[in-house]
Amino acid sequence: SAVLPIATVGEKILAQHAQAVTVFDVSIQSLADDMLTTMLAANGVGIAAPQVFSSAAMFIMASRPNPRYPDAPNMRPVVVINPRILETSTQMELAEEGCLSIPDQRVKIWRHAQIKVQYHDLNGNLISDILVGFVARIFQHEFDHIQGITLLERSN
Ligand SMILES: O=C(O)C[C@@H](Cc1ccccc1)C(=O)SCC(=O)c1ccccc1
Ligand SMILES: [Zn+2]
Repeated sequence: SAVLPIATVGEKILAQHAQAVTVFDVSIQSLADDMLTTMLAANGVGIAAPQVFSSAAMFIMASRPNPRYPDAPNMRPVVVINPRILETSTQMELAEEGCLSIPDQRVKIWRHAQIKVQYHDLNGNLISDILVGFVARIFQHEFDHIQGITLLERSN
């Protein structure tokens, strides 16, 4: 597994819509492995394929407690492929987010408190889940990356 270069703001790939994954083969598995290695090296709690210059609709979420979110759950990294947000709560929460592609910036962002999501895992199985709190926040942040949206387009 390799630490890949991370695209920073201004790179056009960050503003592009990622492409759906249709073949769940070894190349997708090795990309996921490199994304995980890269995320861990950058001390992130998530990373999306466009951030490592790949236009695949895929990201990793890996919540862990941290100074900003001390009650965040400690979770094993989850590989999310072809993500969909099926339902969103009306209730919103405001919190600070960082972005590996926008170094040294913290932006307060409104996010849905709860979301119903659907995605494929690395084996191509369809997963449905309801996410709340910090994990829901990470999913929405990474989902934005798949749509070509960063914190800079969301900050208010
Ligand atoms: O740029 C990314 O997608 C990774 C990003 C994920 C994220 C952080 C905070 C809220 C939502 C999504 C990061 O991991 S930023 C850097 C970081 O290590 C961090 C930032 C805030 C809290 C915990 C970690
Ligand atoms: Zn980001």
